[in-house]
Amino acid sequence: MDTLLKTPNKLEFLQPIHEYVIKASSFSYVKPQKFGSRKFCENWGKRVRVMAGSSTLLELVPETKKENLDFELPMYDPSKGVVVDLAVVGGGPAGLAVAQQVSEAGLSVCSIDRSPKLIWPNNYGVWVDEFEAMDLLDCLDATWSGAVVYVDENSTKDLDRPYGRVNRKQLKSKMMQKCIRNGVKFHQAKVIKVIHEEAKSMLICDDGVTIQATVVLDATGFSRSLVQYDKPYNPGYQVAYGILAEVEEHPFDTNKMVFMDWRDSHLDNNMELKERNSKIPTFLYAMPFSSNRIFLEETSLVARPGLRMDDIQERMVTRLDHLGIKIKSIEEDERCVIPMGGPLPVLPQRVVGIGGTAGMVHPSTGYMVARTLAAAPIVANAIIQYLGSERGKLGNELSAAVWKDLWPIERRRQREFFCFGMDILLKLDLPATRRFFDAFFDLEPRYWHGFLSSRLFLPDLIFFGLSLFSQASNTSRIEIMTKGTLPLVTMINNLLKDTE
Ligand SMILES: CC(C)=CCC/C(C)=C/C=C/C(C)=C/C=C/C(C)=C/C=C/C=C(C)/C=C/C=C(C)/C=C/C=C(\C)CCC=C(C)C
Repeated sequence: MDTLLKTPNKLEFLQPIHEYVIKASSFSYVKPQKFGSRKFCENWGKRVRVMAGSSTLLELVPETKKENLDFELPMYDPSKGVVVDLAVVGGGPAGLAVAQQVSEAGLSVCSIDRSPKLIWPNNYGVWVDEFEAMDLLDCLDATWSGAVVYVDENSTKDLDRPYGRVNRKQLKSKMMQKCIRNGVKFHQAKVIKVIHEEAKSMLICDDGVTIQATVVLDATGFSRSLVQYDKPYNPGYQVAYGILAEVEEHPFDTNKMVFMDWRDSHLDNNMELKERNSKIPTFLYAMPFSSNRIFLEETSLVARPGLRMDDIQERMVTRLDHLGIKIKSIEEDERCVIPMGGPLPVLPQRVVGIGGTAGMVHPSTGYMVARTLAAAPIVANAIIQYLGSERGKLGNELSAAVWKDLWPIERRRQREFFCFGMDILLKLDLPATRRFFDAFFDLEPRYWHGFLSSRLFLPDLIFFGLSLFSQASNTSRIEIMTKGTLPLVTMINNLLKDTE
């Protein structure tokens, strides 16, 4: 481990994974890359410190394994100089889903990614109904009939909504196979520049190859390679550290996943840590696969700036110790930093976007996979329709039409409300967070399901807000009013400005 600590590895921006997940390999030197210029997260420029007490657990973390799909990929042939209908930059779920659907309609597609065969390495959870609606149940490798929220030591909420873990190998294989069958060509490189002409664009790759395309889709996640932003970037950050571990035992019911565990009695003997947790709380998220195999993730829901990874790890080690969870071995670990909220990209613009690059992370929860996969047909159908011979649009006109379909006014208003929610969450300490979620999970299922799955739009969101307010305790109402007044005014102003 000593060697590992002394040898800083490179931060891996694995946009294809989840598009909005940044995963660093164990004990890496987390160097701000593109985000650094935007003051991404100051703490991330420091070496991840292994603190006393956590070293035993962290010593079990294996070297990062990279698993590739065993596919023969049809590669793009630059010598032919053809102009493809669509070039998709980034091979995450969003990019592949659009590539698959556009190619299904007979259009030519080139998917450009630095590691096209790499299996997305993060653990993604989704509500089962979200994947069922997209006919993707076969891409879940574990499901729980419900979930539980520990509000504090004395109170829990049972959530009667099945939850599942995405089988990322299966999901990627399924999409890749369809892409291959539909004739998608792959190019393994990084796009460094795009030059636009009236009816086509040229993508210049770092291997010297130029790919010409009628439409360019940026699906590069948080690296936001091609899509332009014109407003200051000021998101909140969800930060999490997770391990998939074999344990001697754990105290959780294997029929339920642990959605949020806000208990803090594990910190009773460490007042400094308790104080820190009280100001900016973290919770445990856990997927118990069996009595001795479990995924455990200590998570900061949202903070600005984001919490330090070593702080999160320290809280996790203390918690697991308190829960009597003894780790026998760790299969994999993950570090996630997810920017939440912040401005939308310039709308419209020539390059089309989807996923993290297009502002599609849920600003109040950090979730995105299900929402992005559900949006892929909207982008794909728009491209198919507007490129189609009858309605033939090209260049800026075509891109503007696709952006309009991706971010119609109702979705922009919905996102504004979610950002309002995030602004409140940013201001809540642990006791206030507990009171807030106590009320949130007492809402009628259609409200909290709809809110978390981006299914509520503005009129319903107003009823949702009022309902949450009426459900909340008096203390929580005062907190919502005091912490929420300014964000509410900001939201109303933004809604009034955005009328088109
Ligand atoms: C990605 C990966 C791989 C990883 C990551 C990590 C993790 C594990 C994560 C997890 C996460 C989670 C679990 C999350 C969750 C979340 C949630 C639940 C959230 C929720 C939220 C909510 C909210 C924000 C709400 C809001 C509300 C409001 C704002 C309201 C208000 C009201 C008022 C003011 C009253 C009046 C009325 C009106 C306005 C109408």
